[in-house]
Amino acid sequence: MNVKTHDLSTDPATKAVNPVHPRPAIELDAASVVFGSDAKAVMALSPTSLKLDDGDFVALVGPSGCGKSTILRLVSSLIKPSAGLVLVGGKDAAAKQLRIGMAFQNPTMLPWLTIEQNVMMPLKIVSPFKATYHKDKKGAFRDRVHALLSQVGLQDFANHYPWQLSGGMLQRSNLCRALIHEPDLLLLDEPFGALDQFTREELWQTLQDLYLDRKPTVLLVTHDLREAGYLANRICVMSARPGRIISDEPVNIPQPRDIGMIYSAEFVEMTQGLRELIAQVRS
Ligand SMILES: Nc1ncnc2c1ncn2[C@@H]1O[C@H](COP(=O)(O)OP(=O)(O)OP(=O)(O)O)[C@@H](O)[C@H]1O
Repeated sequence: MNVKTHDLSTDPATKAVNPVHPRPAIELDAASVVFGSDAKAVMALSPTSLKLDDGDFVALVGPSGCGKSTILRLVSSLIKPSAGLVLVGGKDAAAKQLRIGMAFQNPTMLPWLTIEQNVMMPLKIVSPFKATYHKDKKGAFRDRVHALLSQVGLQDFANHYPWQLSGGMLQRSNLCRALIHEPDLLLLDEPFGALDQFTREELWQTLQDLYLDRKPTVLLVTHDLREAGYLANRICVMSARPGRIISDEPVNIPQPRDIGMIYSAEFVEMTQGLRELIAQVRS
């Protein structure tokens, strides 16, 4: 990538954000995944190694079916590696060492709950919040939900139901729900894939603000190379299935980034380079 200014991924200030976890926030060491067995075995992920430090924002891009979501499932311990290691916060992913927030392409809000109640849900089920949920849900927790909803422009929709919101507003609520319990680690799987370009760009800015405010470690899976370049401080490109990481490069553009930047010659050249690399590995 040709844009050279300031590499946030190696900035000591960035690394010092959360000194609680001395080991990398995420570490895959030759982790591979095979689904099924014998004749029906599908190799979904070739041995893959990847490290994310606290506060890193890494985008995973690559051809369809190369194993991007499989990496997210490994990190969230929804699946185990067939071989190799997956450590989260220095321990086996299943140990749930870090607090995790997740958001996917189709927000799964519970239709019988208001937006406020949906966003509050992680506080009901995640430690240490769940211990005081019943005491705090009408006070401190409610204030926390309203503050976050205000930050994404949804202050007037706390008492609406999911079906009363547009796709973009639902995705904003989804981000709030992923962040309300102050996760150390945010896993995003094409969170804006179903939205129009204008709404998507608006939400990139919202996500950037939320990220810079809290500095969780973020792993974002996306097909949108501009999304990857605008948001991430590193971009990992995967080969075709069974994928592995074939390029891991910093995005040397200071944050916060202005949305107009995605039309600059430097940025277009960077995304064009990524596009060509993915086109090569697809074929
Ligand atoms: N439960 C499963 N059983 C069998 N094969 C699976 C299973 N889950 C995923 N796969 C296969 O593993 C491969 C990797 O899937 P994965 O969802 O990780 O790809 P991806 O890169 O996220 O794809 P896309 O970009 O299209 O969403 C695919 O070929 C997929 O068909």
